[in-house]
Amino acid sequence: MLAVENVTFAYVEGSPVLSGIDFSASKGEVVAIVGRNGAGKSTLLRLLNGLYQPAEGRVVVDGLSTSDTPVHELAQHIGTVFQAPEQQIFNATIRGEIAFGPKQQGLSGEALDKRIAEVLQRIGLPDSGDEHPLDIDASARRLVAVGSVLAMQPPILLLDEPQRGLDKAAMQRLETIIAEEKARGTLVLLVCHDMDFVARRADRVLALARGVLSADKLTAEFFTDTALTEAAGVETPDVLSLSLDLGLPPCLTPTAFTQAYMTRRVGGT
Ligand SMILES: Nc1ncnc2c1ncn2[C@@H]1O[C@H](COP(=O)(O)OP(=O)(O)OP(=O)(O)O)[C@@H](O)[C@H]1O
Repeated sequence: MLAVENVTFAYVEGSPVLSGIDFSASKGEVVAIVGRNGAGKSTLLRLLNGLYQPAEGRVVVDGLSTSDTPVHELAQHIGTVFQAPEQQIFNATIRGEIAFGPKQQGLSGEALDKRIAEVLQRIGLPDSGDEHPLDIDASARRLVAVGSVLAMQPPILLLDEPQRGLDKAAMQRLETIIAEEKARGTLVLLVCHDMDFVARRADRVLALARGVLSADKLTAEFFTDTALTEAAGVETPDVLSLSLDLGLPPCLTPTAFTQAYMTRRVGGT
């Protein structure tokens, strides 16, 4: 569904920001892209959605090479929620914001109304369609921006720091949305600095360090290998540290931790 083949990219000729990036990803995967500030994560997202073109190598999205497919056509296959996506909002109502993409796709009438209602429900604003996006709180506004991309039902979803600054309720909504997208077969790629979020939600981790892919691992394998987390400059998720400190099997989610802890208590150890 997504193939990145030996991609190199430079903003300034001779100083590559990314080199030899090579990976593929499939339907229904949730892939986190992690690494230090300036590692090239956002640049990689822009290579995936065709805003940037590789200097070398190739990116193939849903069967289409980004080098010979216009960005607006790629957008039907790969939806992007950029950092601070509330700045992308430009409609006077939440409904208008959500409707914009599907209308461009030719949806109208009842089908459009149904699509809007479904998205409003998923972002937790079922009765707020007529409100101005600036009249709701910042977390809800962020979810409106996510909803405006979801409304186009792209088979690949790119999320750049989607969790940043969300309150607890909005964070839970976002996590539910990611789980629902995974269940419906969407490939979700997310850039994220919150390792607890990555541990809870990602199936797989791609780490960038000094412009190269320093790891491409299942989430549990990545976080239990300190050489990999140190190379990427990321923290070990709290729940994993706690489980290891207590001598439990490595746990990536609070639910897994509770189960492991209770199993040990019942076992009397
Ligand atoms: N438009 C640009 N022109 C020149 N250099 C840039 C540009 N955008 C980013 N860079 C540089 O490219 C490198 C990678 O930046 P990028 O934003 O992709 O990193 P990142 O991993 O997303 O960082 P962060 O976690 O801070 O968002 C950095 O050294 C950055 O300064």
